[in-house]
Amino acid sequence: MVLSAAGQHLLRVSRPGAWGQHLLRVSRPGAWGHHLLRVSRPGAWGQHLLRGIGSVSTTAKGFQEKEIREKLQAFPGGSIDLVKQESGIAVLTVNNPARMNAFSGSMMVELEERVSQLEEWTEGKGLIVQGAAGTFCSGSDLNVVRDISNPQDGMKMCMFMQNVLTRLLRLPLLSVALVEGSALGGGAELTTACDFRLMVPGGMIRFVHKHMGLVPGWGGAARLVRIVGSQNALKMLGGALKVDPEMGLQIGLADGVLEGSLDGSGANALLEAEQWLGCYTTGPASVIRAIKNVVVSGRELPLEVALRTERDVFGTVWGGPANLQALASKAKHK
Ligand SMILES: CCC(=O)SCCNC(=O)CCNC(=O)[C@H](O)C(C)(C)COP(=O)(O)OP(=O)(O)OC[C@H]1O[C@@H](n2cnc3c(N)ncnc32)[C@H](O)[C@@H]1OP(=O)(O)O
Repeated sequence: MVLSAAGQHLLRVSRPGAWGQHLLRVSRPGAWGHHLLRVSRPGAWGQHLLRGIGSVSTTAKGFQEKEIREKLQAFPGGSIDLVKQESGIAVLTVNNPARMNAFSGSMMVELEERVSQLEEWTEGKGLIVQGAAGTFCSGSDLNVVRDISNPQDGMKMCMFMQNVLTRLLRLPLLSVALVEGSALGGGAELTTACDFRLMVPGGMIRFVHKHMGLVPGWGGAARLVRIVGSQNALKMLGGALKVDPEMGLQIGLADGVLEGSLDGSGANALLEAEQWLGCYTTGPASVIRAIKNVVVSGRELPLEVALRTERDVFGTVWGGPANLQALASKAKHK
């Protein structure tokens, strides 16, 4: 795969240790300008991003990814279930209730497979990520964590999950994390890999990493800063704060609070989340997916590249069936 200059730049900074060097490099006067100039083929990176990134790390692909997968498969348990619905909204369920939906190694691999399936789902418009049996996800399975506590294995798992969650967030689907019960550690990180978070009363998002002698490694800190700002992120990580629905709304982590289960089955919360999401996914898939794509490029790419990508995406809907139908119906927007 040939990457544009911007793509190569992003991949380069994703190598452990390279970011520090990058910071030093861009801190020289004019270096950032050079970077912008190096982004000489903006369309290529934008297209690459919109096609769905295979990997955010140079070394998480190829035989090394195979090695990581094999390692993770050695820790079985639970499942990641995917239901694609006629409505264009899919439901992804983290399913390991005996361990409060903690991620076993095989579940990490399954998550990658489900994300691949969603990348191929061209009719899709929305995605709800939930936990089974009334709770969201308690992060990594601590039994796995203990068994791979050496730095090499930890780094491999971290790269694998960073890659998967980055691809999850970049899907051309409007995604919602439905937080019922607790989202702890990696579970909290998973909520930030969705576009929106809906919380049920009694629900909690908590980055407990500090209490585990860790920091987030699945990309959760980088995404959290973009969602709530660095001040709030510092408080959440530094204090391992319990973010309940009220605080979630206050700091912009939660996008809504649902009524929740009537019978403890989680069915009502899911219905409510589908209704909430339906407000944003009503319409043709081509348009909804284009909306997500322009927002992803605006969020992730340098302005010049994002503008070029926006033009490319615009070209996919201009004069398209939905556009022509709207023109023919002389739609008024009162
Ligand atoms: C990426 C970095 C990470 O994610 S590090 C992992 C961060 N997560 C944690 O440390 C969660 C630790 N667990 C807890 O704090 C509690 O179990 C929570 C989730 C609050 C639930 O408490 P409570 O309702 O009292 O249930 P419980 O403790 O009896 O748990 C039920 C069974 O589930 C298990 N469980 C829970 N979390 C995990 C986990 N992350 N990994 C493995 N097992 C987990 C508990 O051990 C318990 O199992 P058992 O019934 O004792 O066999």
